[in-house]
Amino acid sequence: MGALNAESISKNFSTAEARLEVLVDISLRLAPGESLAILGPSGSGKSTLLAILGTLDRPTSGTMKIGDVDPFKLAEPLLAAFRNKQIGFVFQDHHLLPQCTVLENVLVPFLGSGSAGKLEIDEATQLIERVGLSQRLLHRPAQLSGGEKQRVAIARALVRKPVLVLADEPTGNLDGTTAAEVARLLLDLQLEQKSMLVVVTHSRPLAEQMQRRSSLENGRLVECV
Ligand SMILES: Nc1ncnc2c1ncn2[C@@H]1O[C@H](COP(=O)(O)OP(=O)(O)OP(=O)(O)O)[C@@H](O)[C@H]1O
Repeated sequence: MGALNAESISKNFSTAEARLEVLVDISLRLAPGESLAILGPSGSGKSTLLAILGTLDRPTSGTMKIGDVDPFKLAEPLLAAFRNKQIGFVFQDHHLLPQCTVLENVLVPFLGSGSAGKLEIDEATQLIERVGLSQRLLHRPAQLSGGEKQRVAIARALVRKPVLVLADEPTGNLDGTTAAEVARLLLDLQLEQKSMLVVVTHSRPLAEQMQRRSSLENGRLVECV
């Protein structure tokens, strides 16, 4: 199981008018089993940082390793395969496929590496049971509540036991009680799988549930004490 090691990550966006320095010299280390909340005002670069950690965007400068792998040195097809296996994403909006059942949605990460066989279906089914939706295997997203949809999204993110789980406001659309339950589930599963979890959020209660908290301020990541 690998750690996350990001060194001196900077990200600039150049527009016609200006060069925007969104992330400045950010270094971040996470060990397997660790969880980190990233707080910060709107526009401070939280989603930009999450996109880089998720290998969906590249830093302007700096290096990153996930385990022994420098993902930015991989050619695009290998990078896509690496991301699909090793990184799980949970978004504020569940991003489930509306025409697919709960089981089919949770099987999606396996499809990039060929078809899902009995082993994969068994794993997905077990995880769906673990998130409390064993009676809902063949239901479609429209038949589920907001909290249930997020549970499916969490099962989909974790089904291949990724080393890194990235969540952008995963409870942002949920009421307080449901948000706390979904956050607990995400943390419990992350600990069981000993993956690393980075959660971007404006929610103090959610951030308090993580082991560590940092804040993005003027492009720099400041550890909260
Ligand atoms: N592709 C892009 N081109 C130019 N500027 C961008 C681009 N993507 C993001 N930005 C700018 O970078 C800054 C940080 O954006 P980002 O979405 O990372 O902030 P955030 O902290 O996630 O905000 P929020 O909490 O509102 O979601 C913003 O000023 C945004 O306008």
